[in-house]
Amino acid sequence: LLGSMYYLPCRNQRLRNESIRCWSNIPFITMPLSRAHGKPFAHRSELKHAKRIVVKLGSAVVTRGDECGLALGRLASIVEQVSMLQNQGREMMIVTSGAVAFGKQRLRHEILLSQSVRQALHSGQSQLKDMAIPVLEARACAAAGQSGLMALYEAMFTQYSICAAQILVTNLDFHDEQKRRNLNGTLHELLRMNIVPIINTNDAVVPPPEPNSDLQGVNVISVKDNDSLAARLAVEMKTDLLIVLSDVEGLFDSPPGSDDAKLIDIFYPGDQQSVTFGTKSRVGMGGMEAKVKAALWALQGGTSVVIANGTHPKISGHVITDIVEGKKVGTFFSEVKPAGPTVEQQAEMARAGGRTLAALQPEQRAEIIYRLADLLTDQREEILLANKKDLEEAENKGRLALPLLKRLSLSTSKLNSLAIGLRQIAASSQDSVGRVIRRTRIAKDLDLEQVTVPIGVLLVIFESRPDCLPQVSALAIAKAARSNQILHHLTQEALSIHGVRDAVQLVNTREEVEDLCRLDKLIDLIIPRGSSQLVRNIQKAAKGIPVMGHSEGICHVYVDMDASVEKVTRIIRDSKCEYPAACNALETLLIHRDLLRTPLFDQIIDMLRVEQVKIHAGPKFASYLTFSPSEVKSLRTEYGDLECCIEVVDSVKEAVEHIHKYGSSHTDVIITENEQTAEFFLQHVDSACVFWNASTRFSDGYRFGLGAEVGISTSRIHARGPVGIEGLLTTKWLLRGDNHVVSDFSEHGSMKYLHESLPLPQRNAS
Ligand SMILES: Nc1ncnc2c1ncn2[C@@H]1O[C@H](COP(=O)(O)OP(=O)(O)O)[C@@H](O)[C@H]1O
Ligand SMILES: N[C@@H](CCC(=O)OP(=O)(O)O)C(=O)O
Repeated sequence: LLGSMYYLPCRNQRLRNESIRCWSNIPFITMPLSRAHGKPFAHRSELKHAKRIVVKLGSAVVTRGDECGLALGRLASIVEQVSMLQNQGREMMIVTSGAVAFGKQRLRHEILLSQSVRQALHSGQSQLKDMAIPVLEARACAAAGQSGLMALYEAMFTQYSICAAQILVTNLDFHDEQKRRNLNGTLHELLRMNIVPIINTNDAVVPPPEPNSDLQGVNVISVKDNDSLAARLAVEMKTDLLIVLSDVEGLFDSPPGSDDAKLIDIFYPGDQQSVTFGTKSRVGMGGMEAKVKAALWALQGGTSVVIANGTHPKISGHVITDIVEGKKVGTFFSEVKPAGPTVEQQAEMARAGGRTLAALQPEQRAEIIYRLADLLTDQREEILLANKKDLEEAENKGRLALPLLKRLSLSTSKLNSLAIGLRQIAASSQDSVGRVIRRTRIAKDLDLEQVTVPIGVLLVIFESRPDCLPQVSALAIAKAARSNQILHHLTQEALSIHGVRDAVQLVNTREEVEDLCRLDKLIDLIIPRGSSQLVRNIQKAAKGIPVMGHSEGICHVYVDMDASVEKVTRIIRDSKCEYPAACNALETLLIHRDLLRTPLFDQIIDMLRVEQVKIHAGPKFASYLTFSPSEVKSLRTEYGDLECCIEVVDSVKEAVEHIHKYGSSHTDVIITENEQTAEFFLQHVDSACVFWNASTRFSDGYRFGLGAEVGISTSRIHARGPVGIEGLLTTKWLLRGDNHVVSDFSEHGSMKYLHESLPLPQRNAS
C-alpha cells in the first residue's frame, strides 16, 4: 500500500506547521511555504511555492470503472501524496465526489441481496430471476455512499497519522452570511490543527441546482457540482492551488478520443472559443465544461488551477506531487500569456516553411545555401564576437567541462571550412530533391516513378556546438545563446530571399526540447548532436519520433602484429590527439600480444606520453605489467579527452570480438600491412565505419565528401555512418495511370503486369 516510502509519525503540531519533514526518502523542502495570496502563479515552476492546496477528486477517480466499489489503490496513493505534501508544511484540503456513484453500488448490492433472500424464502429456492432493480434516488445513494467513503478516508489518513474531518455543504450555506463565516472559521481551525478537511456537497439534502448565471464575470459561483464547490472553497479560503483530478489527461481542444484531439498544456482566459466539449464521464456530474468554468472563476479569484488525470495507473501514484513540483502534467490555467510563439507553433511554422521550401526550384534552394555561405564569411567578425561572449560567460560561470568548451568555440578556420562545406552542398544539392531513382512500367499506360523528397521537419538538438546550425540548415534548408542567435538570424536572412524565413526555427531551452520531442505529428526526425548523455536523454524523451545519431563514440584502433612502424604512431596520434572531444576520436587501443615489449610498443607509449595522454590499462594489459597505470573501470568508456584505454588481444579475431563486446558500432580501425588480416577486419567488424591504415577521424561527412554532415549515425536503417544530404532524404512513389483498376489484372482479367524497368531521366550536367 505504501510502496517504498515509510513514514515516521511526527506528532508535534507546532513543528509540523512550517517546514518539518517526516518522510524518510523524500527531498526536504527548504523554501519557505508562505505566500501572500492575490495573483495566481504565472508558471508551472512556481507551483512548488503553493502553501494551501485543494485537491478535487471526481467520481470516476474515486470509484472503479467496473462499478465494483471504490478504487482503493488509486485512493491510497492519492491519500499518500496528500499526506506527504501536508507533512511538507502545506495545508491540504480534499473535495471529494463519489458519494452518489459509490452509494448507488452499495444500494444496488443491498437490494439484490434482500430480493434474493426474499425470493428464496417465498419460493423455497434461490434462483435470482426477475430481479428488477428500482430506480435509485440520488439523495439516498449519496447518504449511503458518503459514510462508506468517509470511513475509507479516515482509515487511510490514520495510516499516516493524519486526522481527517468531514464537511458537507450546500450552495445555500454560501448564501447565508453566518453559515459562510462559520464554514470559513471551521476550515481555518482544522487547517491550523493540521487536520485534512474532506469536503463534499450535502447530497442527501441538496436543493435542485440553480441556473449558473453568476459564472460570467460576477463575484460568486453557484455550487451545483463539486467542481464549482472546489473553486468556491479555494477562493474563499485564499488557496494557492486547486488540483482537479478527473478521468482524462486534462483539457483537450476537442472531445478526447475524437480525431486530432490535442491536450492543452496551458489554458489562458479567452481561449474558450478554441475548445469544444463532449459528453461527461459515466459517473461525473459537471463535465469538463463545468471544470473549465470553475477553473477560470478560481483563477480570477487568485487560485492557480491544474486539471489532470487521477485514474491513469502509470501516473496516479505521483500525479499530485508532480504537479506541485511544476512538472508538465495535465492542463495548467494561467493568466500570463507568453510573448513569442509556443514550440508547437514553431514546429507548425517549420512544417509550413519546409513544404514551401521543398516546392522551390533546385536553383533557388542552392541560392539560399550560397547566400548563407557568403553571410558566414561576410559577418565573420560579428559571429566570432558573439561566440567570444558565450565562451566568456561559460568560463565565468564554470558551467561547462573543457571538452564542451572546446566544442562551443568557433574560429575563423571553423567558419571557413563551414562556408566551403555549404558551397559544396549548394553545388551538389541541385538535383538531390525530386531526383527520379527508379522508373517501372507496371502495365500499358501505367508508369511508376520513385522520386527523392525531404524527410520533413527535422528537430536538431545540439549542445555547445554552434557550428551545427548552419551545417544542418544548409542540408535540410533546422535549429539550437548568442552564437546560435546570430547564426540563426543569418540563416533566416538567407532563407528570406525566397520567402521561406520560417522554415528554420530556433528553440533555446532544454524544457522546450522535451516538449518538442513529443510532437510526433509535427516532427519527422530528431537529430541530437552533443554528448552521449544528451543523445541518451533525447532517445528516452522522443515519443514515437525516430532519432538518428549515436549515443556513444567508443572507437578502437587495433594495432596488428604486422603493423608498419611508420604508420602506427601517426594514425594513433591523429585518432586520439587531433580533437579528443570528437565522437570519432580513439578511446581504446587494442595491441597484439606479440608487440608487447617491442620497440614499436615503446614508441606508441612514448608518443602518448609526449602528447600527455592519460593511459588506463585494460585487465589483460595490466596483468603483463609490474607497475601498471590505473586499471579501467569499464572497457566501455568514452573519455572525450586526452585519455585512452590500452588492452591486449591475441589475434585479429579477438580484436573483433572485443570491439563487438565493448564498442559502440561507430568507427573502428586496423593498422596492418597484411592484406588478408585487414580484409578479415573490414568484413567482420560490424560498425558504421571500418578503416584500414587510416585515422578514426576520417569518419566525418565533410571528409567523406558529403559536404556538411548532420551527424554520425550508428542506427542500422536508413542512414549509417556520417550522414550528409542523402540521409535527410526519403522517397515517394508517383503512379501515372489511365483508368487502371486492380481487378483487370486478376486471373481472367484483361490486363497483364509488365514490370519493365524504364531508363532514368538524364541528370542535369550542371
Ligand atoms: N474537451 C474536453 N476535454 C477533456 N475532457 C472532456 C472534453 N469534453 C468532454 N470531456 C469529458 O469530460 C469528462 C470529465 O468530466 P466529468 O465526467 O464531470 O468528470 P469528473 O467525474 O472527474 O468530475 C471526461 O470523461 C471527458 O471525456
Ligand atoms: N457530490 C457528488 C458528486 C458531484 C460531482 O460534481 O461529481 P463529479 O462531476 O464526478 O465531480 C457525489 O459525491 O457523488
